Amino acid sequence: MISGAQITGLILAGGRAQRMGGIDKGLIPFHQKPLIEFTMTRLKPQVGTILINANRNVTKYAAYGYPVIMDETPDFSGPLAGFSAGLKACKTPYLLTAPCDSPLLPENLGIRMAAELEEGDFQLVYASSKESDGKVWAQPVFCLMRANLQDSLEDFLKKGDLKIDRWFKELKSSTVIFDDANAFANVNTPEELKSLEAASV
Ligand SMILES: Nc1nc2c(ncn2[C@@H]2O[C@H](COP(=O)(O)OP(=O)(O)OP(=O)(O)O)[C@@H](O)[C@H]2O)c(=O)[nH]1
Ligand SMILES: [Mg+2]
Repeated sequence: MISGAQITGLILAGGRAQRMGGIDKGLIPFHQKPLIEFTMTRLKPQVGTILINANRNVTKYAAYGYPVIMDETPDFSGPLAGFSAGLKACKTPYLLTAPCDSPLLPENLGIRMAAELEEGDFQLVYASSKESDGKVWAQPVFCLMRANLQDSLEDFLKKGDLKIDRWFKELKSSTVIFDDANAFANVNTPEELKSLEAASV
C-alpha cells in the first residue's frame, strides 16, 4: 500500500489569476487567512512533505517552511509547468498535486487516488467530481502521479503542447470520482470568493 510518507504534496499557486484581477491568488484572504493555507491544512495529513509552486511573492510563500519552486519557463504556460517543476524537485516516489484555490479539497484525496493507482498499476490518476445532477467533471489539477514521469512530461512539453488532458492521454491513467462536488469548489473571481466564503462558515 502506498503510504502518505511516500507522497510529496505539490500546491499549485503559480498562475496569473487574471479573473481575480491579476493578484496572487494563493495569498488573498479567505476567512481572514491566505487562501493557500486551506489547501495546505487539508493536504498536510495526506502526504509526507509539501512543495509550493509559485512564480511571485516567493518570500511570503517560503515563510510556510516548505520549499518554493518556480516554473522554469517565465511565461505562465499553465499548470503543467508547475507539474514539471514539482516532478524535478520531488524526492518521493509519488507526487500529489492540488491547486491553491480549492480550500475544501477532499480529506481522502490521496488515499483514494493511491488505491486506484496501485490497483490498476496506473502511471497517473486524476480526480473527477460528480455534481448533484449526476454530471461528472474532470478535475485534472488534482492528480497523483508516479515521480518517474518527469521524462514523459518533458518530452510532451518540448512538443509545444500544454494541454493537461492530452498529456494524461499519453499515459496509463485513470480517474477517481468523488461524490462531493463541493469539495472541488474553486475560487476564480472575487464573486466566487465571496460566495464560497459565505457557504463555508
Ligand atoms: N505553475 C503554474 N501554475 C499555473 C499556471 N497557470 C495556472 N496555474 C495553476 O493551475 C491551477 C488552475 O488554474 P486557474 O484556476 O486557471 O488559475 P489561474 O490561471 O491563476 O487563474 P486565471 O488567470 O484567472 O485563469 C491554479 O492552481 C493555478 O495556480 C502557470 O502558468 N504556472
Ligand atoms: Mg488559468
